[in-house]
Amino acid sequence: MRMETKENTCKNFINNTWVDSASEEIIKSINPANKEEVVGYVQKSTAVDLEKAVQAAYKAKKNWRKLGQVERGQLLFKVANILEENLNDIAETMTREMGKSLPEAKGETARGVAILRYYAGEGMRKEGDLIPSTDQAALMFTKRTPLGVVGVITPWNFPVAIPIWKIAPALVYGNTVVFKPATEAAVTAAKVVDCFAKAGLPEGVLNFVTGTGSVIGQKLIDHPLLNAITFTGSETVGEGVAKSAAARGIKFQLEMGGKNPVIVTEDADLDAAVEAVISGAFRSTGQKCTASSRVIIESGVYDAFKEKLIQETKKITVGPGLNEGIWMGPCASESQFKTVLEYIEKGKAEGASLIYGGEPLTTGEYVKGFFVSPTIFENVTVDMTIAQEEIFGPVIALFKADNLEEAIALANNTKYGLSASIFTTNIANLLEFIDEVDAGLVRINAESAGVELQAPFGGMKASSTGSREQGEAAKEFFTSIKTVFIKG
Ligand SMILES: NC(=O)C1=CN([C@@H]2O[C@H](COP(=O)(O)OP(=O)(O)OC[C@H]3O[C@@H](n4cnc5c(N)ncnc54)[C@H](OP(=O)(O)O)[C@@H]3O)[C@@H](O)[C@H]2O)C=CC1
Ligand SMILES: O=C(O)CCC(=O)C(=O)O
Repeated sequence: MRMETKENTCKNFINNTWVDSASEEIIKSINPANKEEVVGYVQKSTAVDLEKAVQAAYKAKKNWRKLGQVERGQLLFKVANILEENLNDIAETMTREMGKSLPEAKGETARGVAILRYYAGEGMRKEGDLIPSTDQAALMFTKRTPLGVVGVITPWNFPVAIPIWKIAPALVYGNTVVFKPATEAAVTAAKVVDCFAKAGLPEGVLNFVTGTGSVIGQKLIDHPLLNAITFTGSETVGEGVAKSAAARGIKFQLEMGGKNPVIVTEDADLDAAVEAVISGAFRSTGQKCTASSRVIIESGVYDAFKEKLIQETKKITVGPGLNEGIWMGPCASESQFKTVLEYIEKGKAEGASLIYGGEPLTTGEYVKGFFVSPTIFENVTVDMTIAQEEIFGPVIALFKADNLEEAIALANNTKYGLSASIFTTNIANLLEFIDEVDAGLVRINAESAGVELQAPFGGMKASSTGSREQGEAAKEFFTSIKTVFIKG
């Protein structure tokens, strides 16, 4: 593939050409399961590179809009087919670059294919509505129109699905894109961009620039030719995106953290609840904004649930995600590994009881990687750091509640409101939960993570700002409405 050079450096993609950065600096992308293995090199691009990418997107926007939604959809079908043909290679690169197990990486890439097909299908759907006018001689309708140049900034935890669920709707609704991936997962992201490149998009429609968040990310957000920005990542960076976008009056969409609760009531199916908590908390090594991180259990079943949870957690196989039979890979990077260990230490220091795991795995097959065991705390109080801050690691806190009201109050006791789940067989309980919980994703007898692509995705409170992503909701963000009135 053209992005490979003798040094395995991924290039920028500007105006349909893979190009070198103006800088000669590169960043190593290493395998978090084996820090001695270099997966690829990522260019530390400069303001000059970014400028070329934005100018290319700006120049392309009129013709891309004029091409029409149907044609744009057809191009996305081609991208989907190319991604599907390259699924194994891309999934393997993802596992090597950010650590998630190969089956999960394959699942995510297949999800990318499905998202592309969903938005390709949008190409054939309506672009507006006919509205009755009070004037018998007039025709009044709405017409969706693209925003123009959209900036896409993505994190490393879903290096295929998140870029695609932002880029595909942006393109089908007629916008051109400048995409800045997370440096940690830029080699995988470049392979996704290559699928778009091979599908034959017109010049300048999708541009890809690697580099640091503080230079390329910030300059992209601040660029005067940008019409909108969609971002997923940390709250700190998200706040900066919001300020800059609001100051210039451009549209912005932020998906940030979560501290997602799971409530287990006395009448719940405990086996199903344990399975969902393990999957929701520990898959992808807990590195999902929808990961379960607080489990609130009614007192009557607390001990039984805890015992089952520990028993099942013991069965988790930790190791390099490419190895057969591995269920949980390493943390995605050394800094993420250190952060998780710091949170575990804080939990202990603030008085929570560590009842399972809590250690870095540093011997034998783990010696070269950033592995940590799945970790469970109990006796956690709401004022503790591990009860309030997003850890983004395989760590859960157990809480006891006397009744559903107390459980929901505990669930709502954070600044976040992304996903929340309940395990119950009682209809009154689940109806109460749906109404009272502060969360954008409300899950009944299902894990907190693993959303469906055709439904709106996003949270309340500090988790999200702007309109929802995915499904039909994406249209709200990526288009603007013209109300047309024609008098005969
Ligand atoms: N909601 C979610 O899905 C995610 C949440 N997080 C949370 O954030 C924490 C830190 O993760 P991290 O990867 O550092 O997240 P960041 O928010 O730093 O990174 C997300 C994206 O923003 C870019 N970026 C960084 N700084 C700026 C800036 N000043 N202006 C514009 N873009 C910028 C990054 O680039 P670069 O990679 O080059 O730094 C990356 O592409 C995690 O521990 C987790 O709690 C992280 C990832 C996803
Ligand atoms: O739960 C999911 O599948 C999506 C999670 C997500 O979007 C994220 O962690 O950023």
